[in-house]
Amino acid sequence: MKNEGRNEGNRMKSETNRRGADHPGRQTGPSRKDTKRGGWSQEEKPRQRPARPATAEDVRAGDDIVVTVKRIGINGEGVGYYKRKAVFVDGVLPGEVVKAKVAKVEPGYLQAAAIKIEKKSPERQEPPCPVYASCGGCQLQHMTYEAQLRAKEEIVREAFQRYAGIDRLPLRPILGMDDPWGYRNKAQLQAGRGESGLVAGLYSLGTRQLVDISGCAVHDPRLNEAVERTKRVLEELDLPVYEEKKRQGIVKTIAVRVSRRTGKLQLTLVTAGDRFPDARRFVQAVRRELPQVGSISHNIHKGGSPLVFGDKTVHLWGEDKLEETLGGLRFSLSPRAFFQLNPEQTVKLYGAVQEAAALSGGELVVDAYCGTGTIGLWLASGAREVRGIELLPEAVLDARDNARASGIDNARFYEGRAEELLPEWVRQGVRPDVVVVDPPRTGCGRELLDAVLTARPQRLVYVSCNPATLAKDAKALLAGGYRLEWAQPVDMFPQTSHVECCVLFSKR
Ligand SMILES: C[S@@+](CC[C@H](N)C(=O)[O-])C[C@H]1O[C@@H](n2cnc3c(N)ncnc32)[C@H](O)[C@@H]1O
Repeated sequence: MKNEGRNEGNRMKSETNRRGADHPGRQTGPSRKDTKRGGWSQEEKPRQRPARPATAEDVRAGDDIVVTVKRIGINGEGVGYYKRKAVFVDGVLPGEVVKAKVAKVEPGYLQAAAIKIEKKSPERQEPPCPVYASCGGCQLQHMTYEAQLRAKEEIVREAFQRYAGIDRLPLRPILGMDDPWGYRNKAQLQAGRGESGLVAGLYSLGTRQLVDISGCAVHDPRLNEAVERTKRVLEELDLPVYEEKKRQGIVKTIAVRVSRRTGKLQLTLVTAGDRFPDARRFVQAVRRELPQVGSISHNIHKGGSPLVFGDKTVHLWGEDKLEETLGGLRFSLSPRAFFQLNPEQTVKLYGAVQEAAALSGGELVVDAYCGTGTIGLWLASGAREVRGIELLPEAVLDARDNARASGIDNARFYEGRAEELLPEWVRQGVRPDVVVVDPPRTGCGRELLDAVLTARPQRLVYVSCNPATLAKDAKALLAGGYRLEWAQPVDMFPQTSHVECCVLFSKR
């Protein structure tokens, strides 16, 4: 899961709110009666509707339909068909027969809320998390883990079929976790006021309702403890949370990252403006409450952008970076810099990248969207030269430090937009042998794909957290003379509908 800049209120950037029906019986759309509060007048009284619409075209919002769920969609919703029209229903599983109320009628699909599950899947389980239904961070806790893994393979297959026209994707079995809980090394929680005091949590999808997730089961437990203690400090100092409606207050987000190597914590308090009157007392109190804290920063996020961090970070106390290791390499991480959230699975993902790159020692490798240089450095010992491209200035500095710390001298990191810098290099005659791309959820820019097609590297290794944009980009690469050799899904985010993939394209 990517895009560290995303608003963690919608933790994995689910495109739509389809969580409304996690509880069968909860209705997402207004019924016909609701839309006409005063009742129907004689003239406008609607025709008596049949109990079940006879064709898909007859369906209206408020109708009840029965759907057999075929698969899990990209946002974790169940997908079935009513008279051949796709129906999306939240909180239901493949194989289930569901009575659902239609909430939305669109030309290509229906959205419906489950009322009753008439036939239950044996893969249904009680979601372990008490706030699963309202939080929005996870989408698949109601499925057994084995079923989640199968569903994710299916999501990838479906995306390639739909967006790239590939019916027989060479898909490898997904790499899952032995223990799919407590894996996240970073918590980014919005601060708000609840009835019982300060709340740190996520916005329930599609709403401005903050759900406290202090005991989140996918967080490393040390993060939950750190967030609780930070909340205590904020209460003690009476630091007001930022209220968007009134444009008042200070604290927007609590962000904590934990190093698996040292156990140290990197705490960043995101505030709405430059003003942070109690910064010194905050530092003192945090150090008292959280002996494991290694670094404390203050990030300033003005305006209403959905990104978690603003452009300016002020280092308040301790080390300015968090030290981490991955597969024997050392990494220093600035508060805003992207670092994979699930280190155990990252090692498997990078293993797949390494296999795909198939380096023999003489290659020039471009690592586009390189973050703190992790993939490029992972590959550097097998290559002649690595060139990384990254947008975020401090991540580029981190990448350079990381190369130094790991004794790697054949990797250079450049600040810029991959879709501008790679085409420029290609115009200058640079011809990489292997290009690795690991873009945000939006996928690669067209200019970058065109530059790849001009430079024609032997292999393109595409790492992606969004099968839809991956498949769309794959279509352009296939049309441009590349062959898709294999796709390796990796479950970086158990309990959510997100799936990471490493795909190897080779020059035809
Ligand atoms: C998904 S992360 C991948 C980072 C790295 N490969 C890793 O595994 O940790 C995507 C990275 O692309 C960067 N980024 C976003 N848009 C970019 C662009 N247009 N050009 C270059 N880098 C970009 C982000 O800052 C982020 O560090």
